[in-house]
Amino acid sequence: MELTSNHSSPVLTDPIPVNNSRLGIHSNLLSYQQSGGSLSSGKYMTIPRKKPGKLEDVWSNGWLEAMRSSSPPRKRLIKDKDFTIEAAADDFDIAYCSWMIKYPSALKSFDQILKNAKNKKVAVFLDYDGTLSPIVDDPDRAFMSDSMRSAARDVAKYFPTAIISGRSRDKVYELVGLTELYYAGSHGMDIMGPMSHAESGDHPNCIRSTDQQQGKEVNLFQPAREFIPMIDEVFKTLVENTKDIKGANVENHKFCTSVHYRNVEEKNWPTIAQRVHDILKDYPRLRLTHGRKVLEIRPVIDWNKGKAVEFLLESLGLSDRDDVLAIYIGDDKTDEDAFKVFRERNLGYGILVSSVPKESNAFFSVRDPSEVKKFLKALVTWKKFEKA
Ligand SMILES: O=P(O)(O)OC[C@H]1O[C@H](O[C@H]2O[C@H](CO)[C@@H](O)[C@H](O)[C@H]2O)[C@H](O)[C@@H](O)[C@@H]1O
Repeated sequence: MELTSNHSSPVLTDPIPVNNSRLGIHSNLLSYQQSGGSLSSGKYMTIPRKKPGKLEDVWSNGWLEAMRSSSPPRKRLIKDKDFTIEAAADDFDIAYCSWMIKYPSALKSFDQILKNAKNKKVAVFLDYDGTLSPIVDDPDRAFMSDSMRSAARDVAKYFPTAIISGRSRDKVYELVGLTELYYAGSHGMDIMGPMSHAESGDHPNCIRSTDQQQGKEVNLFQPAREFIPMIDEVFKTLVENTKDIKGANVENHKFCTSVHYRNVEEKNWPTIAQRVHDILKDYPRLRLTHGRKVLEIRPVIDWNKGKAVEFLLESLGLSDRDDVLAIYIGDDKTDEDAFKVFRERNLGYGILVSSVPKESNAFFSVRDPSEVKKFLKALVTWKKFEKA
């Protein structure tokens, strides 16, 4: 990719641009700032090897509880002092059905969605893992099926469509392989969007760039560029400090890094949590979020998937319009940031992918990626029919 930057320092250091205040970015990026941290601390490339903290740290800060509740099992367990049994499928189904009163099936509510989409421009935002591809043990093998790819391609033919993933943008593009879509990687901290519409393109954190694969001019928005060396350093430290924990897997997403514990024996979860906790103590400008059996370390900037959706809508010229209905489909805690923005700004519909009941800011639900595919196909069929 060829980069032609019109701004030398894309994040944190520039004055607040008056004409970009609508997006609520740039100045707001600082709002998570904590004291004591400095990007120019000169500590890059050292691997802190400190005395480990006490395990009580990760108990008291709630990390372990969050780790245990992430990606809950399909079946509920009933515990007694003498035995543990799986709840009957019927019980589970009753719980799921009553949960669906609050989060109705997007497939069953399709007519209602269409009614509100009539005469509106529809934009589609999709998460990757757990939404377009099923959750699997090895993150490198989370492939989407050909039929899902073709459904996503068809959707992108009729509606502006973007994938917003926690993975690096390059990685998610490699997995999806469709040039028809826009991509936001690293939980929205690395957006490749369209050049076209005004304000977002002039933003100081935007770099005009030529996408070699698609051969077109694009806008590259990377609000956490200055954190790249820090993330790389933390990634290396995490790899080093978790290499003796069987099953631990660390991924570098350029603007954030992930520590997977899906394949780590549960008795070692406190150890992995404590190691991550100890490293983070040295980086007050990084914070931790929880995903599905994954600890995610990211900059403290005020940027997330919700802000990424707002940015993309603005770039597409679809912001603050009554004739636009956006749809966001995702399965994870990080997708809740987008669902929340959808609710607060009345942007359209958030659809949660979940086969177990869980609290969400989404409006609707689907059970799994196969239902996501049905929903995408239904959207395309509706549009084709409407056009005919
Ligand atoms: O925002 P997403 O596209 O949903 O990415 C979130 C994380 O997804 C990946 O991890 C998850 O999926 C893996 C493959 O199914 C699974 O093994 C893991 O347990 C899940 O957490 C990805 O590897 C992470 O880096 C992303 O942050």
